[in-house]
Amino acid sequence: MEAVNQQKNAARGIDIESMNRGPKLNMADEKTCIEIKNFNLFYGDAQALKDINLTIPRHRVTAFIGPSGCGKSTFLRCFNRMNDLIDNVNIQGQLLLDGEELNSPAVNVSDLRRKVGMVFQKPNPFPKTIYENVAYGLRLQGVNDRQTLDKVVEKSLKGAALWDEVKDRLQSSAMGLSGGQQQRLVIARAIAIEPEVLLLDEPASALDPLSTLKIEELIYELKEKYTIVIVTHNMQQAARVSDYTAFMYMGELIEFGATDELFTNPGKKQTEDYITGRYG
Ligand SMILES: Nc1ncnc2c1ncn2[C@@H]1O[C@H](COP(=O)(O)OP(=O)(O)OP(=O)(O)O)[C@@H](O)[C@H]1O
Repeated sequence: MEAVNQQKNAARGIDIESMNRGPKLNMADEKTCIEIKNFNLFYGDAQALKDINLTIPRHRVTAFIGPSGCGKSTFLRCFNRMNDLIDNVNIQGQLLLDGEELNSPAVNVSDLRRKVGMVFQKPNPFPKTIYENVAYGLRLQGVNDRQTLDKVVEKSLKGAALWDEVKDRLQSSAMGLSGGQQQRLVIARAIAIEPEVLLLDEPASALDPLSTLKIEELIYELKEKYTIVIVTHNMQQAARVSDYTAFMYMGELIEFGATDELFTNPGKKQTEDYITGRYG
């Protein structure tokens, strides 16, 4: 079965060898960042997430994959309560961040979104300078000391692998950057306020192959400091960047496991059918 899947994956351009990036991962050895228990979400009468139980490990990259409409983005948006902005959403169950229910009325949503940053498919820099884009979150917190801001801007741009490309034009408009640079700028803006978790919703799908590669390399580096959850349509990307993968189908979590294992030896037929391209 494993050999057959490897052949099928090779045919789809998923290079299993390149996924063997270190010792085998095991959830039993991981520290928990987010715990999801018996979680359901409804848009009006339509149920978009069905009884999901999942643990997102700390300082790892977890990918959500599955066919269009299966609930990946809906699920991701739960982790910083972006669904609060949508009318008619009802939820049941538990979502614990560091052991605390993140939907509790006691939680300040702005604080939560500082802790759990989000990057979207389409780069969305503000129409400001490169410098002010990165300084934005700190300024919101009332930090205006130039030296502090300079330090954070440099550190964040370095962290987002953009510093060398923009260090001589920090006062230029962010709108003049390429799409790939804008996306790394948005990541720099997100990490400037030192979140704990970074949510990435198809962060590279609007980018060219070279920019995509840079974002993928960046994701791999960022997990040293952050817990990363990424939604992607691109299975090669999930295979390349993630440590763990959750396969979703029609609102259900079908299978979750170490990425290498899930791609080489899926436990469920639905997962196998999806990763070998039989649907989706
Ligand atoms: N704001 C909304 N109001 C009502 N239904 C919605 C809303 N957003 C998403 N849905 C529905 O919820 C289900 C899950 O959608 P979601 O966008 O989370 O899926 P997805 O897996 O991220 O899809 P894609 O890969 O196409 O982005 C779909 O049936 C979708 O139509």
